Amino acid sequence: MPVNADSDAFEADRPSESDTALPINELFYSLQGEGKLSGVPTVFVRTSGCNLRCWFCDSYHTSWEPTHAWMDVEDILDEIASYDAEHVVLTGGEPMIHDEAVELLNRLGDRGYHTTVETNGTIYRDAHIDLASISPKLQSSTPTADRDPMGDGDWADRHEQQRIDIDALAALVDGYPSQLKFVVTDREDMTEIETLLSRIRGAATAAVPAEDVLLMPEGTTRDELDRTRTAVADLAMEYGYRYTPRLHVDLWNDAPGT
Ligand SMILES: C[S@@+](CC[C@H](N)C(=O)[O-])C[C@H]1O[C@@H](n2cnc3c(N)ncnc32)[C@H](O)[C@@H]1O
Ligand SMILES: Nc1nc2[nH]cc(C(=O)O)c2c(=O)[nH]1
Ligand code: SF4
Ligand SMILES: [Mg+2]
Repeated sequence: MPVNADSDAFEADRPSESDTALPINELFYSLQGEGKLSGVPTVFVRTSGCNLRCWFCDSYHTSWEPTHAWMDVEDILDEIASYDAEHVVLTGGEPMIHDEAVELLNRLGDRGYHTTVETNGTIYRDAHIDLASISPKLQSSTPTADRDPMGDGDWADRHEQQRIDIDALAALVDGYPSQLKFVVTDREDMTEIETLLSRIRGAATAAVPAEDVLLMPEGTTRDELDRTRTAVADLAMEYGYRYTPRLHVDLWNDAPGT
C-alpha cells in the first residue's frame, strides 16, 4: 500500500460489492497531447485522487477538489473497447495511489493495448506498463500560500516532503521504458532538473539518455502557453533535451474530455 493518507478518504465511498473498482473522474478518446507519443489516438482513463497538490494542476477535480464515479475494472475495459484505439493512457490525479490500477493495466496488456501511465513518480508498482511517463514535481510546483488555489498554503509542507522519491523514480526508470517530462515554469527550474537527473542516474541501473528527457511548458490554456512555450523551447535547445508541446491545449484549449 503506498504511503498516502488520501487513500482513506477514497475508501469511505467505495461500493461495498466490489473490490476491483477505481474512482474515475473522466474517460475519453483524444490524441495524446504530451510526450514522445504526441498525436497518437488514445483512450484516456483519469482516476481521481492525488498524493500531491501542484498549484498549477490542470486536473483540479482529481487533486484539490476530487470528484469521481466508482467504476469496476470490467466496466472500464468495456468502455475502452467501445473506442477504436490501440493506445490507452492511465492518468489522474495520481493513478499509482490505487491498488486496482495494477489489475486494470495487466488486463489491458492481456488484451494487447499499448499502455502509458502518467505518473508523478512517487510510487512504483509492478504492472503491465509500456511507457512510464514520469513527471517529477519541482520546487516550483509547491503550493505556497501566494499560489495555493485554496489560498492558505496548508498543503505546502506535505507536497514538499512527498514530491521526490529517488528510489521510486529509479525503480520506474529501471522497470519500464520511460520518459521524464518536466513542467517548466522558469529558467530557474533547470538547476533542479539537472540535479535531479544526476540523482536518478546515480540510483538507477538503466541509462537515462537526454532523448528521454522532455521539457513541457507550464500552462493550462492557449493564452498561458503563448507566454511560456518559446522560452521553454529555447531551454530545450540550450540543454539538449526534447521539447514537448501540449497539443491538446493548442487544439482544444482547456475543454474537458480532451
Ligand atoms: C494532471 S497530471 C496526472 C498524472 C500525474 N499526477 C502527474 O502529475 O504526472 C498529467 C500531466 O499534466 C502535467 N500538468 C499538470 N498541470 C500542468 C500545467 N499547468 N502545465 C503543464 N503541465 C501540467 C503533469 O505534470 C503531468 O505530466
Ligand atoms: N489529450 C491529452 N493528452 C494528455 N496527455 C497526458 C494527459 C494527462 O492529463 O495526463 C493528457 C490529457 O489530459 N489530454
Ligand atoms: S501530481 Fe499530477 S495530478 Fe497531482 S496535483 Fe500535481 S499535476 Fe495534479
Ligand atoms: Mg491533462
